[in-house]
Amino acid sequence: MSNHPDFPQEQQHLAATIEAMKQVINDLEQDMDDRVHKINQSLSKKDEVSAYVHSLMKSDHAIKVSDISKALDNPYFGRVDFREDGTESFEPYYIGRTKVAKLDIENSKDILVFDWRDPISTIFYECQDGRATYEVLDRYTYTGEVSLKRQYKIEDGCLISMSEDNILSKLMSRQQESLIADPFLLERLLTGAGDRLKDIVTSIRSEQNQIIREPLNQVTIIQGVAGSGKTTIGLHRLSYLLYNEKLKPEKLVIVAPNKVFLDYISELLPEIDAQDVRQTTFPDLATTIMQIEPVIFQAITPSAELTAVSRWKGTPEFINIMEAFLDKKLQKFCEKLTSLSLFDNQLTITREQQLEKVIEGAGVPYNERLQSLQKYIRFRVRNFIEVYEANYKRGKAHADEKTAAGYAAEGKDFMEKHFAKLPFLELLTGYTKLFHDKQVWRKVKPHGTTIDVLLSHTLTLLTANQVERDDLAPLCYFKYLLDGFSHIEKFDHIAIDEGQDSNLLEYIILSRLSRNTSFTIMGDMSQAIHTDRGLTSWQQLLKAVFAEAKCRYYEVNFSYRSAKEIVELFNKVLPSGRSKAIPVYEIGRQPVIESVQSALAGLKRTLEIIEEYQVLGCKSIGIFTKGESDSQKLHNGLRQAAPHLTSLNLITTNVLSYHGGITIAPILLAKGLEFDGVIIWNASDKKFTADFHDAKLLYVALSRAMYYLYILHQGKLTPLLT
Ligand SMILES: Nc1ncnc2c1ncn2[C@@H]1O[C@H](COP(=O)(O)OP(=O)(O)OP(=O)(O)O)[C@@H](O)[C@H]1O
Repeated sequence: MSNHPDFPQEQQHLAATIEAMKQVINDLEQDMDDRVHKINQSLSKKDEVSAYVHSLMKSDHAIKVSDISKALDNPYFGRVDFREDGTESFEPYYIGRTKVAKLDIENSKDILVFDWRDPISTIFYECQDGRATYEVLDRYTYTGEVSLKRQYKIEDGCLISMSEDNILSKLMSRQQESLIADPFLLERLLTGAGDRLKDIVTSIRSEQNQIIREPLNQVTIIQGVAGSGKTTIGLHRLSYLLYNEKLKPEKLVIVAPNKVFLDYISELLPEIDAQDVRQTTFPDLATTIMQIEPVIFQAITPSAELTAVSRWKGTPEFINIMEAFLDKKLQKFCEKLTSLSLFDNQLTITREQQLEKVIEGAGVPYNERLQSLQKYIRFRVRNFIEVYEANYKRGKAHADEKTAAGYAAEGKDFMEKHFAKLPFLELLTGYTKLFHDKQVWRKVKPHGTTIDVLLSHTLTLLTANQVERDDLAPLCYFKYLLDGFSHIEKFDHIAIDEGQDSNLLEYIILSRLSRNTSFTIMGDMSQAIHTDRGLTSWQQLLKAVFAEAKCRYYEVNFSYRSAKEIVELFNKVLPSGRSKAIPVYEIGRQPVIESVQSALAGLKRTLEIIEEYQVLGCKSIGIFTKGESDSQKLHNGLRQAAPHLTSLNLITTNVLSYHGGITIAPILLAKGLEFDGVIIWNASDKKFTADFHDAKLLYVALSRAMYYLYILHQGKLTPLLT
């Protein structure tokens, strides 16, 4: 809107800000030079503390110089005019990606641009009906009036356009027919998927801002429909916490469903200063915890019984079995303990003394108890030998050189043999023994399978040196019971994406790794498509794992990803009672459902649609099949039929990175991703029955599309879409 009456004034302000920023950079560089001098001076006076402080300031300034230099092309994206209640006039606050402040700050005017994560920036995102509030340090609350909220498009230091947005918040809060009238957001939503997830700092909505700014030490759950920005919000929240809580990035971790997904979010993290946050999948984290890397067995099509086995392994009930097994083992060991007599009966270590070492302390890991007994015996034996040797050296009666050497040898020999008999347990051996011990399992009644199946299936795998994916969480817990988690540093904050797909035991492990029960959990119960793993409800998680914790639950229903026409279709697939997505923009083109006579005809049609999508300007295209083998076949077919298609990428369980372009994937692995155009390879009634699990799968597949969607079907169309 370059014809806005304030445009020239805003142009001037931008030019003045850029000049002022250059001055700030100069001042900072000058100060850095002075600091070098001061560091040398302090060192020459042996004042290391001052030298250290100057060097810290110098490094801090260097970061600021780099950040402000990067921001020169585009210093801010928004402005909000705010008058605190009880004060006279409105003050303009400019909001950008980086804070720009003069070297010496005397008042708020010395802050030229506020960082989007600063407390005051909340009024830019949340001014509802002209009123706004922000909090500083969770203690001071400022409330007042907002007279103006402006957004800018700035490129290469020039103001391109600006707009005022004040009706949107009201629209959103009423949750009514909500096609958004925010030109900046619309432009942002219509720019397409591209290769990776993008940052949204210029267009964070009010409801999203609240979630991002929730306090650190609590469990924040974000339940949201497909495309509602859960992942995006969760990652921006990490950036917010890093900035405001001054956390070390390596003390924050993102736990994501797979490596492709981690690659997909990788571009967003540096944009929001979160690139050094740890990123992992649960299996990788489990490897670190277990300190071993077992071979994971993957069943191609597991039977219902084996799926039930996997499911049971993720339940807290398994903890009772592991604890009972180790308690029993320790009890048996204690029962067998006898007094030890050594060195011609001159040293006796009584049964009671040994017992005390084994049983003292609550919650001490199993192996540590045996270690403490071992340490005690070693101490007593060595002590005896040392005293005997000292006596002999002082010429005391009965102590002679030969016996001293004999006792030393006897002590060494005794300890070697005795310690080898202590029942220490190594992780995998112990886990195998657990499955051999039928007695501890006798009361277990796993749903959908039997104990015999559970034990024999697991033991067959263990004998072949394999475990299944759902053994990882129990193995981690077993490690915790055997050796504790002292080898792992606790996290200050844990963010879990696709949280509905983690089981309770995985959450219990993660909670043991959290310093302060500080979690952000993003997920959608309607996208719980793993049959062998996952939660049945958030309440179940809160009750079983976080009953003692402070929790905050949010539900977000605006779908920012898909156009209205697509949202309306995927809303139909889920049974009533599930939250429906509310669209925020439309493009005027309906999804197409098309019958194809055969796989060959489907292949031909797919190629035509790819071409059509490319003409429409799609940068990313997703083609989804129900299972992995169909994806593989389709990939081969397309490669043979169209060797000219260079950017054709197949995602399978073993693929580690995301390449964009044209992606073929089984639905399970396409979760979390988005594409300008999507083709569903075969939505026939045979592939997708009316069953709830199939409905969720189809929901995930359809909701990957931003603008264009084709649904092909060979044979009759799935009842979910009729
Ligand atoms: N405030 C916003 N401004 C602009 N784009 C937004 C906003 N919020 C979300 N989006 C966009 O919406 C899309 C979906 O976001 P995201 O992938 O985070 O959703 P999700 O809820 O995790 O999706 P799903 O569960 O379906 O995988 C992304 O393209 C994201 O950039």
